[in-house]
Amino acid sequence: MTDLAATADASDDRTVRSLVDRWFARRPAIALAALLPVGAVTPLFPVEIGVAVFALGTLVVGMAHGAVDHLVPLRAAAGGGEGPGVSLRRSVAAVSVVYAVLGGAVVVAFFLAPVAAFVGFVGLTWLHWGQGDVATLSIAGVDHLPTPVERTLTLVVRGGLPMAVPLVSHPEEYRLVAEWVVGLFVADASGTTGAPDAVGAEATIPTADVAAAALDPLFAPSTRFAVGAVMAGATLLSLGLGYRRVRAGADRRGWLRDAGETVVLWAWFLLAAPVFAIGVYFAAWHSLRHVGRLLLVDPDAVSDVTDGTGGVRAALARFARDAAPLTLGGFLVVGGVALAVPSNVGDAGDLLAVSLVAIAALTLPHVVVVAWLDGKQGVWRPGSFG
Ligand SMILES: CC1=C(/C=C/C(C)=C/C=C/C(C)=C/C=O)C(C)(C)CCC1
Ligand SMILES: [Fe+2]
Repeated sequence: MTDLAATADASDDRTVRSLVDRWFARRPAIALAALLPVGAVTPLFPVEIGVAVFALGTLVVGMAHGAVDHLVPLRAAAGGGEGPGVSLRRSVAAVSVVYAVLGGAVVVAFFLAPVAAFVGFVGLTWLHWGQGDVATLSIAGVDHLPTPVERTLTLVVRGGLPMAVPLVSHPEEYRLVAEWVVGLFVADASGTTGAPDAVGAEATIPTADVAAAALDPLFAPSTRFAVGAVMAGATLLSLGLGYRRVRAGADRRGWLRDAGETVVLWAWFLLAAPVFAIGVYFAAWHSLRHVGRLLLVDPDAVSDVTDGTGGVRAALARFARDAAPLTLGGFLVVGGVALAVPSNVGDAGDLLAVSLVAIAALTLPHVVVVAWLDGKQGVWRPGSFG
């Protein structure tokens, strides 16, 4: 390739990245900021509203964002220009094995030790959602995070916002969800659900009681205070270090964007009711960003996006077609979990709990695929992004 062609290629690449960044990350972040007043009143609503929003978000984009994982090795290997290509068959086979083994292990873990599995799932989500935002900042080409240590700190902050801040701001609802999930796996002798309908209700069921008590340390004021302090400290450190980079010549706009997003997410998770807040975030933040990232490794989608009017819509339609079969597969996993758990699945809380366990089973293998993509794209390679 001539130098001129290479330069033109690089500038095309930057244009398409910036378009995708605008539609899948920056505009949704502005929309979330605009939604803050709505978020602020959600603690006044019944939790079922949050469950409905979570279910809708999962139905519309949440499940789909991982449903093209089987094509990721194929596309990333082809687009990366490094190493040998990967055939469709190998791509699908490798990802299916990873999903079957790791997803199965997660379900078994919930049966054997529901409290530990729940805590592990929150930790995994922390890692995964933080990993997702670091990848988005890399697509945006920010250059105030040149080292893996700074990126790790960003991961801790960004993943902790949805997972840790609600524990500090709205512990009752957080605990309710934890008990719903754990309660799925502790049926009482009559076979009805052992899950408490509200914190402390149905205290006559000993097994559910024991399970609920195991969650106590997580909600102790000292734990919540420590979690809040770690999150505040990590945020200040991360943004402070970034600012130092700006003083040393890094792009100020990239840092301002990072800081702005962090502030919006802090406000969102401090104010909004946890289930509602996480439902909106999962769909409109994490999933959309990941879909945008995947469009960039699909050459057909890239030419859709650069085609101008309706380009992003066409790329999304293409994504929806690719994702449709395994989105349905994901919902079958939800159904499978509902049938497998020992308790009856009767109300909105049980529906959320079953969905979360199914999502947990799908998330562990999804994280492996995304980590592979991160490696392939050099998201953690030292040096400036972009
Ligand atoms: C809803 C909810 C919770 C957990 C949500 C989780 C853990 C969701 C994970 C989703 C994933 C991993 C999606 C894939 O990318 C908490 C924090 C327990 C309590 C508050 C309400
Ligand atoms: Fe994801």
